[in-house]
Amino acid sequence: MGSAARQPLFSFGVIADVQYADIPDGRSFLGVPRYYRNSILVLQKAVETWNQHGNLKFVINMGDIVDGFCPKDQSLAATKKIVHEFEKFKGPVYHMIGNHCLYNLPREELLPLLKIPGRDGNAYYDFSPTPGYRVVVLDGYEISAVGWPQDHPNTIDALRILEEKNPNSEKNSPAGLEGVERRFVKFNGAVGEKQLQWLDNVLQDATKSNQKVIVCGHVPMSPGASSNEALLWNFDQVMSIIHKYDSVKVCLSGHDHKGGYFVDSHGVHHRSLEAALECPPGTFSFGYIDVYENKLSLVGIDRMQSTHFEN
Ligand SMILES: Nc1ccn([C@@H]2O[C@H](COP(=O)(O)OP(=O)(O)OC[C@H](O)CO)[C@@H](O)[C@H]2O)c(=O)n1
Repeated sequence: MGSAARQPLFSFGVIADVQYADIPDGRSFLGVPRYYRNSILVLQKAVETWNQHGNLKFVINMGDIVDGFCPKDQSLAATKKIVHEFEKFKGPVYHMIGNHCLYNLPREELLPLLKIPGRDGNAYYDFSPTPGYRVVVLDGYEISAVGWPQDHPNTIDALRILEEKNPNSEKNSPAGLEGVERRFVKFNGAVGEKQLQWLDNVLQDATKSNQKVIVCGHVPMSPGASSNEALLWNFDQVMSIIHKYDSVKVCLSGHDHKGGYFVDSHGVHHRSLEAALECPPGTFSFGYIDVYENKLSLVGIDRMQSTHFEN
């Protein structure tokens, strides 16, 4: 193979779960250290590295830019501060909504702040960075007990699902649930019916146009690449749509901070990315993905594991 053939078709930057807050270091519910102030330094290093690379078509942030512990009177300023850091990247930046975004601000404020290009107020969207590729961004909190007004039909649906599937009075707790049933906790959510139909249409169109597809969402869609507690409630419905087509090559997510990788029975690669928030000072977690004709390659920096997705 000549050196020209080894050039990627395009490359793009990735980062997940910055979860910035101007508060002292803490720990997750399970005791994993979280470095709320340091995470902005991880993002700054990422933007500097992406700009130095000089040939990244875009950057995609997997959600949760500000942590739920951010004092509520600082939510707006903290979100703007992180968005501003992302905007130092010399190219387009695509965001998606995570549960921690929704703990801080309502959707009607988040969508314009994050410049989410969904139609009709939706937080799901797709774009084509190059003719042969389509990137799909899902909103895994469309059906969610956080982020909508209490009387919104999506809140009511989410509360009904939680009531049915999770017997705990604290709905963030998976205690007593077994296996993948542990995903029915309040910090996860689901893709709604209309969004499922939209996904099906996008994949049908991509297939007709001979495009390969990268699906992104904050919440992981494969138990092989994630803790059971961090899975999308209806990952099975989403995956049965994805598996109808041969076009989806990789599913990328955040949310499950330790990271994970799995190739499913249909050959779709699932990669949940290691969180920026959990980087001790002086360490980093971000990367970029080189997209080739027949493979994608995640070049991970420091705590983000490099991964080769061969098709
Ligand atoms: N076993 C658990 C885990 C969490 N909680 C409570 O749920 C809220 C959200 O948890 P948090 O860890 O902050 O959510 P992240 O989005 O950062 O991470 C996702 C998962 O940890 C993935 O595994 C918070 O109030 C926790 O205290 C809980 O009650 N029980």
